[in-house]
Amino acid sequence: MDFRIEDISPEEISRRLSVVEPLTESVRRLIDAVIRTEVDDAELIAATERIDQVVQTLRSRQRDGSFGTPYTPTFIGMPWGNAAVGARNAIAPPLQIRTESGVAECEMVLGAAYEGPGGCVHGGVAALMLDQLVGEAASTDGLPSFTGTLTVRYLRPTRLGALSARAEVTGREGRKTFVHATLSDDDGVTVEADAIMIAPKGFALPGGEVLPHPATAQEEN
Ligand SMILES: CCCCC/C=C\C/C=C\C/C=C\C/C=C\CCCC(=O)SCCNC(=O)CCNC(=O)[C@H](O)C(C)(C)COP(=O)(O)OP(=O)(O)OC[C@H]1O[C@@H](n2cnc3c(N)ncnc32)[C@H](O)[C@@H]1OP(=O)(O)O
Repeated sequence: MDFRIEDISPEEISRRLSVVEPLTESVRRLIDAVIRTEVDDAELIAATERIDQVVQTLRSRQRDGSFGTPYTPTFIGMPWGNAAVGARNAIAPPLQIRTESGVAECEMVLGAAYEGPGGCVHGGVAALMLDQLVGEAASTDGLPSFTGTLTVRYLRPTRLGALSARAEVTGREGRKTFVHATLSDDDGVTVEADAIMIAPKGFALPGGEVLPHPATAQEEN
């Protein structure tokens, strides 16, 4: 996994975001426009050429592989390629997640790019958003956790449009954190999920116990 450290200030993070977020929003508008446009074939072909030119420009200087999640030395994460919240990732639903101890919440407006059954949210997109939320809720108290098991129940179809989601820690047992999450529309919950999140070996538990680091865990086990 890519845990590179990048020594930049919060001001520099804000400056970089102020440049890339409008670009990502522009690409989101492009995705939506491509799905819903009714222009004729000649215009579609011309648009393809123009978009390919932009791609060529962006590719003139490009990193190898994915963006990864760089951290500042004070552990501010920059998961800007992340599929659910990445500031540079136009396929990410535009999630702005708020967290407090054991809780993660957000509101979102999902358009045509997130469709599964006609007019409704794709089940995989619902699971993606809830996976991110349970990860963030479980990690709020300084113990970053991976999703071990995510059980999703689709209670009724989720219409595209304005939605909200919430995840809350319901218990902790050693390295395991249990989280319950919901996705809701104006009429109530449409999808609910339960997750077992696992803190990788090598991180401190909220109580202060330090777990062996992944690099040495095998020798110690
Ligand atoms: C610069 C520092 C940066 C630090 C960052 C570190 C980590 C980053 C993590 C999170 C970042 C923070 C926020 C993230 C926000 C959103 C993320 C979205 C969530 C995701 O998108 S994340 C991707 C999908 N996720 C995976 O890619 C996991 C792949 N997998 C593994 O990496 C291992 O499989 C792992 C670690 C899960 C377990 O490995 P392990 O070796 O630690 O487990 P071990 O055998 O020791 O078991 C210990 C106890 O967990 C139980 N247990 C084990 N596995 C279980 C499972 N699957 N389900 C339920 N319970 C399970 C056992 O039954 C035992 O329980 P008991 O103690 O009671 O016996």
